[in-house]
Amino acid sequence: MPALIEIERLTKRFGDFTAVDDVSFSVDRGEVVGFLGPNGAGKSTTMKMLAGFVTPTAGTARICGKDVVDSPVAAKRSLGYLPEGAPTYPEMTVTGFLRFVASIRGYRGGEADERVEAAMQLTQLEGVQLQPIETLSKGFKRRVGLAQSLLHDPPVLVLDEPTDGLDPNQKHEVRQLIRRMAPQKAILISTHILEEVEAVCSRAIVIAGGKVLADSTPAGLVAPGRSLEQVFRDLTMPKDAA
Ligand SMILES: Nc1ncnc2c1ncn2[C@@H]1O[C@H](COP(=O)(O)OP(=O)(O)OP(=O)(O)O)[C@@H](O)[C@H]1O
Repeated sequence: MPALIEIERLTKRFGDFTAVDDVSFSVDRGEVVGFLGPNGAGKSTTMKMLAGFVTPTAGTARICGKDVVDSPVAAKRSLGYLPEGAPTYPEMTVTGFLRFVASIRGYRGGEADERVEAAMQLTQLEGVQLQPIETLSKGFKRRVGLAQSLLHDPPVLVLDEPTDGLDPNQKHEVRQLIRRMAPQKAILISTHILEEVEAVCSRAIVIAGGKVLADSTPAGLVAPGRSLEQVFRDLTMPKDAA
């Protein structure tokens, strides 16, 4: 059985600049993989290639065995993607936006209603469902983004900084939600919060300058007597700056 996410030698160049450099890894069902790296490391670009928003310069990415370039619709069917920032269509209400997403995903009538309700319940959006997205706080906008990624209950989730902008209680809720969903899904989350990796991830991949520097369990990354933060700094800081 192939892994639900398979990335092989994935590369993205913007002109002369290589943002993602020969990256390979896979994520199996039941795994929550933390994608860690300093600003500009190439995390979002890798995730955008997985989600079909950026075309790779070289290499391949497959979601549930479907190549994201050759079979984009089939790959997207199995994928929930939370992009960085706020959802588009800011003038739509929360319900209006999620109904729109449900219709794009092919749901109609009562089934669409059920999907929207379930997604709002999972992300605790019921209280703001009739509010235009542009009037929501940053944390609530983030939860609308999360709701659209979960709506079709996909086997693969790619979440770009899912807890960014959330208050501590909401961070806790979202981490619990990720942990609850983990056994059924392959989940890749990018984060700058190292405690989040220790709290929810079964594996961590450290990337800097577009290259994978480490791929291990959080415990495996932490050398005796050194915190994950120290290990992260050792791996990602230029040697003359350390
Ligand atoms: N469309 C683009 N054109 C040119 N350069 C780009 C483009 N998109 C991303 N980059 C560059 O690629 C590099 C990797 O960016 P990316 O957004 O993937 O990093 P990141 O690891 O997600 O960073 P952050 O933690 O700050 O979100 C950066 O130097 C960025 O400026």
